[in-house]
Amino acid sequence: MSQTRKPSQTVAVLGTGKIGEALLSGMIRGGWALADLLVTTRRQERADELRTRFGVEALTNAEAAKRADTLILACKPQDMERLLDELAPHVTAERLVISAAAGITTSFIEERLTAGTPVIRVMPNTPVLVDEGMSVISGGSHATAAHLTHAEDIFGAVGKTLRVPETQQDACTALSGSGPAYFYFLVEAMTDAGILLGLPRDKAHDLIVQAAIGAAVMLRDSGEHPVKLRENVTSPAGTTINAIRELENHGVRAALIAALEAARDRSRELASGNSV
Ligand SMILES: NC(=O)C1=CN([C@@H]2O[C@H](COP(=O)(O)OP(=O)(O)OC[C@H]3O[C@@H](n4cnc5c(N)ncnc54)[C@H](OP(=O)(O)O)[C@@H]3O)[C@@H](O)[C@H]2O)C=CC1
Ligand SMILES: O=C(O)[C@@H]1CCC=N1
Repeated sequence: MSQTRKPSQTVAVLGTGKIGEALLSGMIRGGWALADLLVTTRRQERADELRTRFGVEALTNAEAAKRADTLILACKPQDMERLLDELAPHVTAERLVISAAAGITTSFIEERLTAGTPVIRVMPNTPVLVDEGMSVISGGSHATAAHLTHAEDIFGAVGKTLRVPETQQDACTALSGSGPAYFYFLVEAMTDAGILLGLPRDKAHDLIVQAAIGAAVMLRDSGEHPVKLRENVTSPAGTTINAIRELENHGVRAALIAALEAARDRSRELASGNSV
């Protein structure tokens, strides 16, 4: 997209790795002026890469904290404490701090920054790269309605947004933040099944990916319940019911429930500083 619009504020992405870069690229596609975007990195070569790829200014965390109105913290949860130590002397309560880190609570961040600093917790997912992300948003103690709207404006550039109470963030991380990985895992496994059934890998891949896209669009647009959509595919004494019986025999439904519960639990652990 080439249109530009003038946001009222400068936004810095601190810890620009996979999610930070995806968000940055989405904001640029969405028309944010490059002059209003800043990034920070831990390594010089990464800073050079981002400058070359996006033409964005890369600086230190302290400089970003002094210059940007909104700071998006996109480092790993395990690196958050160190990043906050670096930022604390420079972040005033006029800044808005948005964290995209799994597990890290708004209170964890508030306790380490100037009293009264507004903090928002967001859980995005990697489809922000193709403007089909979902970003789940919760405000901390000092975040106002205007701050939440500003966060929605930023993350809304790369997909949908949903506000939830922060108590639901660990569950949303399990469902939505990690969610794309489960679908990639299923595609990988189903492509292997295609190989077993004698199809070339590229054809098996294309068939499964198109089935996934078609199913996703129907789930989103048909207004039908997933059970109804599955029943429509499942003919009496047909092929699909044989596959469904095997899925149930192998406990796939129970495995998915247990898997998402494990992801939720890990998100909670990250909040308590259990980093390994
Ligand atoms: N990947 C995903 O699907 C999602 C991730 N998240 C969350 O986003 C965050 C980032 O994840 P992801 O992008 O995958 O991880 P990455 O490791 O790709 O990105 C994190 C980046 O932060 C940099 N970094 C660490 N400490 C500092 C510091 N003090 N100053 C500047 N830069 C620093 C790292 O540098 P270096 O390159 O040197 O390691 C790295 O480039 C995590 O908290 C994760 O929970 C949220 C939703 C989805
Ligand atoms: O696996 C993780 O911890 C991150 C958070 C959600 C998706 N990826």
